[in-house]
Amino acid sequence: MALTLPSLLPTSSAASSPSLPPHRTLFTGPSTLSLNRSCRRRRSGPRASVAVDSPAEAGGRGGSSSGELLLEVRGLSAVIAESKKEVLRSVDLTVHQGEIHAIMGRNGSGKSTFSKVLAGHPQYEVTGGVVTFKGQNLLDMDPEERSHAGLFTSFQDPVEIPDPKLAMLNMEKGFLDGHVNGASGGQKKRSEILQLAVLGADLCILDEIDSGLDVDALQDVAKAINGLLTPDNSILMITHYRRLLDYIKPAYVHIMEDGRIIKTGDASLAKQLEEGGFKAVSAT
Ligand SMILES: Nc1ncnc2c1ncn2[C@@H]1O[C@H](COP(=O)(O)OP(=O)(O)OP(=O)(O)O)[C@@H](O)[C@H]1O
Repeated sequence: MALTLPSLLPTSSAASSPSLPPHRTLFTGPSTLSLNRSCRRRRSGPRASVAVDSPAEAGGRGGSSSGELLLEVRGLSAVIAESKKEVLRSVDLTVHQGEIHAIMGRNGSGKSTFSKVLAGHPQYEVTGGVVTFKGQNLLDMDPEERSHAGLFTSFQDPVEIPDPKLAMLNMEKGFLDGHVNGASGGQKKRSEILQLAVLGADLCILDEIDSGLDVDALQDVAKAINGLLTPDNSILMITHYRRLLDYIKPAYVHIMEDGRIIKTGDASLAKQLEEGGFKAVSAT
């Protein structure tokens, strides 16, 4: 593996911080241990599909020879559990082993919500659709089971580890200060990639991994992620900026708008977006 783990960390001692179970999904809200199953599917029956199929040819990794089917999302719809506001409207997405996908879209278009629903976040309720991960019904798994099955999700605001967790491990309060808790946004992102490196995963969902990173940190993180890629694992990254895609090259770029994927193309779609704005890639 072409990854130098210590280079990802704020300090080398963070490498020995309490590690999470395999593929643990991190939430910024309630502890993963307390997550309930409200994000499981509430009722079945996919709605009409609106997404465009992946292109046959693409420039990035995984574009020409697809591996086994890893993730299949069909007609995924979801509401915010509390308000019942619809946030995902029949999302379709297919990811094979060895592929890199990027999701781009306006602020508030539903990108983070999509990643959270896949991870099983309790703030959302699935109201329709089917999600298969490695041949299993993902929507029937609780968040812990999803992470154990090989789904790693890194969120926009990396989690802080609460003090009670330190007590469980008989560690001094404050051990994590400056390493994880209280670290800068960029340092936390590096720590998250370290977790990814240590834990391994079949599908890594990276939500705005580039936000808050200076140019050197972005290169470090991108290099680390590229070093973790194998023909068997895949990445789904959410980003606003094409610069990330210069370092981690996707085979497929999807545009999300109003809770659905409205367009899929190769990396040239990101260029089109950068040059012409969202109107250049919008559905109409
Ligand atoms: N827990 C929640 N409570 C209330 N509104 C929510 C919640 N989660 C998502 N939303 C709303 O759903 C919509 C989609 O939000 P989401 O964070 O998924 O967008 P995004 O595409 O990731 O945006 P950004 O690019 O700004 O990160 C927004 O209107 C947001 O306000």
